[in-house]
Amino acid sequence: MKLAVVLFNLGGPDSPDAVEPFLANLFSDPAVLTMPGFVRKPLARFIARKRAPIAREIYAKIGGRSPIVEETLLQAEALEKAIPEHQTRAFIAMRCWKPFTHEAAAAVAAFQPDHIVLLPLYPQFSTTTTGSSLKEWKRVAALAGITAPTTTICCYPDLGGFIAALAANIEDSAAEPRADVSYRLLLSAHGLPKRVIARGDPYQAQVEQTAAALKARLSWDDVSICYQSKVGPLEWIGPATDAEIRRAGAEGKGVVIAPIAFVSEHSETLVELDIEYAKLARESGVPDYRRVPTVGVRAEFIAGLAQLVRQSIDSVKNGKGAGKTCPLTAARCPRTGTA
Ligand SMILES: C=CC1=C(C)c2cc3[nH]c(cc4nc(cc5[nH]c(cc1n2)c(C)c5CCC(=O)O)C(CCC(=O)O)=C4C)c(C)c3C=C
Ligand SMILES: [Fe+2]
Ligand SMILES: [Fe+2]
Repeated sequence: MKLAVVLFNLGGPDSPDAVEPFLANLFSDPAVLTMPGFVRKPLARFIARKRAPIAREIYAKIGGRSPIVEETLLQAEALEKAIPEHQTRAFIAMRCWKPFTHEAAAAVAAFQPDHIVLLPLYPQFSTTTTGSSLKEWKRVAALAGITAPTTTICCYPDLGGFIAALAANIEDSAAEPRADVSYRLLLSAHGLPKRVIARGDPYQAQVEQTAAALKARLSWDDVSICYQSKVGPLEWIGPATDAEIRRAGAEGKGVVIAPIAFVSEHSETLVELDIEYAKLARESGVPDYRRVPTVGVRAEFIAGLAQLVRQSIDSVKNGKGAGKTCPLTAARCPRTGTA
């Protein structure tokens, strides 16, 4: 059968000129700024204009643009190869920059698939990311006249292949430790405003599920979860990654830091973790700082995603639907048994 897998992510600016409109798209999303459109849209433009010079400086450190599309294209290609039993095509739908979700919908409509699987490249569900992308898909798929049977994967915080890929990357990064250093493993996830969690967003609980699955797999006693990438004046969930790096420095600990909510490289790994936090670690007295790569196209991760896609297709046949704790109550959940 002709299978379309739609991969969702945020996207990133493809040039310095794209930074401000990208940010305006991000902040005009009602899932990110929850207020009526007539206030949200001008406010989004204002925040974008204010943030743009800082963001342009961030992107200037990696050539003025985000590599997220190239990284996602590699994942799409790998996933197509991992599902050879169907005529599989993976499409990329970014929420805030090109290729936009409506462009993905047009391409999917032209492909005329027999089945569509919606697959967010966010392992943990948040209303601000997956929720927003799926809502946008629903809107643009209707406009594109898409009627093919569609199943949705909400999240996969403890998917075997994801955890195996992360654990292998952590073990690679921690190899050949310095004999005079005792190391702490920091599991760093993207943060969220506290009030988003208070509204019932399952993201933090799912980040904790990822961390628990990793801890169970690794033999590592000193492990902490922390949250990075705070923007704006609101109070965010913590502890903050920078505070955890300072604490490690004060305790003379080495740091192995693994991004656990991103599955590809972009500004928040290549700049925040590799440049800004590496500098902070040096200044804080951390004797050795090692950043674990994102799972990218690591074989275990791609195999895990392929398994999720197969389960999602099968859920139509065997009638297994959404569980009680699934954030997608209206959609079928592939995590039967656990979600
Ligand atoms: C209120 C603001 C933001 C929330 C909430 C938020 C949640 C969130 N974001 C990601 C993943 C990514 N974020 C990226 C960039 C980015 N995010 C925000 C703001 C919020 N994110 C900003 C302002 C930016 C732009 C960069 C900057 O100005 O610092 C990206 C893309 C990065 C890139 O391509 O270079 C990703 C991916 C998650 C997982 C998440 C909540 C769970
Ligand atoms: Fe973000
Ligand atoms: Fe679910």
